[in-house]
Amino acid sequence: MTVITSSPAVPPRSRVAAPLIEAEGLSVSFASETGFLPAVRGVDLRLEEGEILGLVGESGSGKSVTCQALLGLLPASSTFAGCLRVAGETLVLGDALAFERLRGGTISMIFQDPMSALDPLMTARAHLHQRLRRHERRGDGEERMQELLRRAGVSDTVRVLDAYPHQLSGGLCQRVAIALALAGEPRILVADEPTTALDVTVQAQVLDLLDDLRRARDLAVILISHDLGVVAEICDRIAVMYAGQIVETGPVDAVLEQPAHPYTLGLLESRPLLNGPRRKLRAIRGAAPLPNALPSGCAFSPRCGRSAAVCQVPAVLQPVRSTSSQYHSAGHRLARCHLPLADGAHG
Ligand SMILES: Nc1ncnc2c1ncn2[C@@H]1O[C@H](COP(=O)(O)OP(=O)(O)OP(=O)(O)O)[C@@H](O)[C@H]1O
Repeated sequence: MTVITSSPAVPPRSRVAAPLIEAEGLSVSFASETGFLPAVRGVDLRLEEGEILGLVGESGSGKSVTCQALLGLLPASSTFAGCLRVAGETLVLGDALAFERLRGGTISMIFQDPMSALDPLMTARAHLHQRLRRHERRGDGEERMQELLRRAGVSDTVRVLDAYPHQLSGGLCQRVAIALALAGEPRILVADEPTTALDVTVQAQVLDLLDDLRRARDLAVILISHDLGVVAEICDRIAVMYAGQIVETGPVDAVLEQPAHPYTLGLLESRPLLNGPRRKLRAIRGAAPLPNALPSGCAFSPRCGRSAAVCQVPAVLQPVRSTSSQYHSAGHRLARCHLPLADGAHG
């Protein structure tokens, strides 16, 4: 587990271009024997060029399904709704051809387990050759393959090009997967738990690499992670998901240092720290509701120590007012809570 430290502030960019991703009211349900079960419920997301957005929340909160919707990778058993613009193009969520055009080129993805993303019977060279052929405009020469591997932080490119996945460490496999994801010169990278399967030192190298790529190439990244330390380290903004909804979002330092939603505070209190005073871990009581048993009011209220009568009514995302001078200008903060925590709630 990584310790939360305040990340060195990325200098504010002058953002004039439209966001690379604008999603409004994304909703996804899956067919079941008892009807359609909501997995993602009215998610709004915005991602700017060169920005890293951390998507966090407990297992089953809808992080992966949200990203599958952004990539047009939802399974046939799903129904969906919402508005989505990616790199200025308005997409109809069911338009498979439009997403096919965008994937790999404008938007690309890396996954938790690099081994499963690579074919055990193909060398890194064969993987890159195949991927580059798909993006014809770039050619598939040796130099281009080596350049992609170098960009992904591989130094002995010749050896790695000729290696099969089982001949590479987990970290190198993830770097090959990143080189593949970069082959189409994407503007957006969706990284679903990209470091969970790696040991801690390699984790840090892969995170540094993502950070370098966004700085050097203005790559925008959505980083799905269970690790708030990782998110604090490299993300600019955070979106906390619970039961298919975003419950809190804003600049990462402001949200993690002064959470407004009791769920965000609960996540912070349930994580161990490596430094700082010893303290008793406080797990959030109970479990997240299943999609077929969502509470009628605020989805978190059955687990929330602050729950009151007003919480029997669904809460909407609303601006968080901070009286702390440090966060006066911390950008747009929203929380979905009738009784948000006052300033000074520290994780
Ligand atoms: N193909 C599917 N068919 C039916 N239900 C699904 C499918 N994929 C996801 N779900 C359900 O959608 C909900 C959200 O799942 P999702 O994978 O997005 O959660 P998550 O936050 O990414 O969790 P984790 O951190 O464990 O990956 C869960 O209730 C899950 O069971």
